[in-house]
Amino acid sequence: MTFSMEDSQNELEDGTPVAPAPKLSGDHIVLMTSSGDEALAYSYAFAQSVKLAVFETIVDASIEKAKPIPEALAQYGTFDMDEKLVKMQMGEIFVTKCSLTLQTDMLGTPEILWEHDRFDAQYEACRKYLEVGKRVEILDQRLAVLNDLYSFLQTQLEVKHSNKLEWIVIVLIVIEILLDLFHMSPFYTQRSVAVCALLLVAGGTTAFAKEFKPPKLWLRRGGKRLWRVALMTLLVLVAWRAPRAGPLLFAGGAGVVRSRPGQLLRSAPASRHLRQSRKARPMQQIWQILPLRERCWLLAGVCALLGASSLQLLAPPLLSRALMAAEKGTKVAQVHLLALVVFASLDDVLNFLLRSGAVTLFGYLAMLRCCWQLTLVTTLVIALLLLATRCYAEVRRATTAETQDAVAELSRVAEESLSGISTVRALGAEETHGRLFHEQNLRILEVQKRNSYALGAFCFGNASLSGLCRALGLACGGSWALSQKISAELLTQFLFYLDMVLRGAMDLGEDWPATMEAVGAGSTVLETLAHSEADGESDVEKGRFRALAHFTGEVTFDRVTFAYPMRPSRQVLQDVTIHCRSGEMTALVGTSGSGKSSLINLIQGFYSVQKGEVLVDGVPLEDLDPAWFRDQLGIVGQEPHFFRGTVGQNIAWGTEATKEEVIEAAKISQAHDFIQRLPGGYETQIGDGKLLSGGQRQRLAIARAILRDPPILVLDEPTSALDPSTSRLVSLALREAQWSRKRRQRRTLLVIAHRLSTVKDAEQIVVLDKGRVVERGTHEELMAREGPFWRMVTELS
Ligand SMILES: Nc1ncnc2c1ncn2[C@@H]1O[C@H](COP(=O)(O)OP(=O)(O)OP(=O)(O)O)[C@@H](O)[C@H]1O
Repeated sequence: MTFSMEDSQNELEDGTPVAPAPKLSGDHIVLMTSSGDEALAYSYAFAQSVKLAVFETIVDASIEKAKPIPEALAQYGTFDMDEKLVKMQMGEIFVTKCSLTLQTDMLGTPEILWEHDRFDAQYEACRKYLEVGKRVEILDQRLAVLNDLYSFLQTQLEVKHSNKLEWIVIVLIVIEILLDLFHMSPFYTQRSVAVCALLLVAGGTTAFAKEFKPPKLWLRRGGKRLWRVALMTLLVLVAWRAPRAGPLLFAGGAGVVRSRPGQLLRSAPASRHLRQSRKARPMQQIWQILPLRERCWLLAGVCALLGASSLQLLAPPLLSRALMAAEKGTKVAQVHLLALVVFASLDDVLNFLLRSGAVTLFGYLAMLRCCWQLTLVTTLVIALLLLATRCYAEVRRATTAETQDAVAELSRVAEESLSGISTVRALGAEETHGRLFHEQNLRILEVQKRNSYALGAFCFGNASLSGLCRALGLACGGSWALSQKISAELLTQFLFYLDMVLRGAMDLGEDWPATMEAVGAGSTVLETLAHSEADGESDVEKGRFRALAHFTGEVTFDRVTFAYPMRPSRQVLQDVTIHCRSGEMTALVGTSGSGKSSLINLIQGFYSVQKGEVLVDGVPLEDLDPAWFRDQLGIVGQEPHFFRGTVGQNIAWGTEATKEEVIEAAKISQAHDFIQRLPGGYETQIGDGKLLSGGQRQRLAIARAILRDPPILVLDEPTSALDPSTSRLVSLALREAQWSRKRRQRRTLLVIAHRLSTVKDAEQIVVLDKGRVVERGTHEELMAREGPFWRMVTELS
C-alpha cells in the first residue's frame, strides 16, 4: 500500500524547495519533512500504534489463557477449575483491565493538534494506514468479551463456594442422624433401624450420584436445586417426628446408672418408647427415635439454610428493583448503599430469626413440657437475660447510628479538604482543617469507647445471669430430686434444655444489633422503592398519573410560592405567575438569587410548591407521569456534562440517532462547523468536555437536547462572559433550536438569560427580583418603560 500526502507542498510559495512528500509504502515508511510539527504529528500516530500493540499483546495473552474455559463449557457444559486458579485468572484480567483503562487516555487526540490543526491530514492518514481506529474497536470488543468472562468466573466462584457449604451442611446433618441411629441400635435390638439407615444412606447416595453435577449457575436455574431443598425438608420431617428427645435418652442413661443395667429397657422412658415403636413401620421407627435436641438444631439449621436459599433467590430481583429505581432517578446513592447493607446482613437476619429464635423457643417449650415448676423458677432469670440483651441492642443501635454519622462527617471533612487542597493551602488553613479532622476522629473514638463499655457490661451481665440461671435450676431441681419430687432423669433432661435456651438467648444478644440495622436499612430501601413506584409505572397503570395525548408544551406558574425544604422559613418565590405560551420563548432575567433557577427546578419536578401550582398544558405537574414528562422536557444547564466518548456519541447519547441526524442536530445548534474543525471531527474524543470552550459545550448540549426533539426546551445560559461572536452563535443556535423539524412546529423555550442578544428574541421577558415578578413584556415594551429591566440593560452596557 502506498499513499502520499496530496496536500503536502513540495515547495513554498516563494519557490524554496522543501522535502518530498512523506510516503508510507508496504513495510517501509519514508518520512522526510523539514517541519517539526509535521514530524510530531507522525510520531504521535506511530506512538499510538505502538501503545496499542502493547495492549493488544496483553489482551491476546489474557484471552489465550482464558480460552479453555469457554471451550470446556461449549464441549461439556461445565468446566473444572480450582478456586485458586479462578482467582488468579480474575486477578490477571483485572490487572489488564486496570492498565488499559488507566492508559487508554493516551490514545486520544494529542493536545498539540488541538492547537495546530495544519497537520491533521497527515496525522489522520498515518493513523488510518496503521489502522488505529479499527484496532481500538477490536480491542474494545475483546475487552468486553474478557469482561463477560470475568463476571462469569466471579459468579461461578461464588456459586461453587455456596454449593460447597450447602453440601457440607447436608452431609453433616445426615452424619448426625446416622450416628444417632447407630448409637441407638444397641438399645433397640430390631435390625430394621439399621436396615432403614442403610436404605436412607443408599437412597441419599443414589440421589446424590444422580443429581450432583459440577456447580451450575443455579441462580439462573433455581429449579434444579429444588431436590436439595426437598431433601432438607425430608430431614426436617424426620427430625420433627421424633417424639422424645436426646435428653430422654440421656436421662435414660442416668436412670440406668441409678438403677440396674438390666432394668434399662423397662425403666428408661426412651426405651419404653422404643418398645412401643417396635410395632411401627420402619420409617416411623426412624422418626420416633430421633432426639428432640437434634430435632431443634436440625430444624433451626435447615430453616437457616432455606432462608439463605430464599435470600439468594430474592436478592437478584431486589437488586434489579433497586437499579430500576435508580434509573428512574430516585435517591440512587441512598438506595444503593442501603441495599448493600441489607444484602450484607439479610443472611444474618434470617439465620438469627430462624436459628437462635427457633432454638430458644423450642428449648423453652421442651423445658415447660419437661417440668413446668422448674421452668417457672428459671423463667425470671431468662427474662432478665432477654431484657439485658434488648438493652444492649438499643445501645448498640444508637452507637451504630452515631458512628455512621461521625464517619460520614469525617469523610465529608476529608473529601472537602482534599478536593479543595489548593484553596486550603492558599488560605493557610491546613491547621484548621487538620483540627476539624482530628475532632471528628475523637468523636468516633468517644462513641466506640461507649460501645466497648456497653459490650463489657453486657458480656458480664450475660455470663452472670446464665450462671445464675443454671445454678438456680440445679439447686432447685437437685433438692426436688433428692426429695423424690422429680426423677434424676427429668432433672438431667431439664438442665439440658435449659442450656439450649441460654445458648439461644446469648446468640440472640449477639445477632440482634445487626438484625435491627438490617431491618432499618431494609425498610428504608423498601420505602424508597415503594415511593419510586408511586412515582412511576404502577401509578400510571392505576391511572393516577397522566400522559397527555395532544401535548402543546404550555407551561404556567400559577401564583407559586416556594421555599426550599432545607430553609422552609425563607420563601425564594412569592406569588409568582408566569405563563409560557406554547411555541414561544420566555426569558427569565433578574439579579443573582432572584429565583430564576428555582423556577427551573420546579418545572423539573425536583420540589413541590407550598402554594399555587405548576401547570403543564393546564394539568398540574404532579398529576403527570414523570417518565413521560421527562421525555417532553429538554434541559441545557450552565455547565453541561459530557460522557467519555466521541463528539458524535455525546450528541446521540441515549438515542438511536443515525449519523445524519446527529449532523443535522449539530448544524441546527451551530456546532457543525467547529466540530468539523476538531482533529477527528465527529469522532474526536472529548473526554468530559473540558477541552471545549464554554460556547462550544453549550452548543453541543443544545444539539444533544434537540436531537431528542422535546416540545419544551429549558436553557440556563452560562453566566461566564462569552466573546461577542460566540455569544451570537449561541443565540442563533437557540433561535434555530426553537423550530422542531420533525413535528413542524415551534417548541416552548424557557431561558434564564444573562445576555442581551438572547433576551431580544424573546416573546416575553419576565424580570424577577427577590423572588417576585417585578416586570414583564417584550424587549421594546420594557425598554420604553425605563423600569428595572431598562436599568439592568443600561448598567450592563
Ligand atoms: N437547594 C437550596 N436550598 C436552599 N436554598 C436555596 C437552594 N438553592 C437556592 N437557594 C436559595 O434560593 C434563592 C434563589 O436562588 P436561585 O438559584 O433560584 O437564584 P438565581 O436567580 O437563579 O441566581 P443566579 O442567577 O445567581 O443563578 C437564593 O437565595 C439561594 O440562596
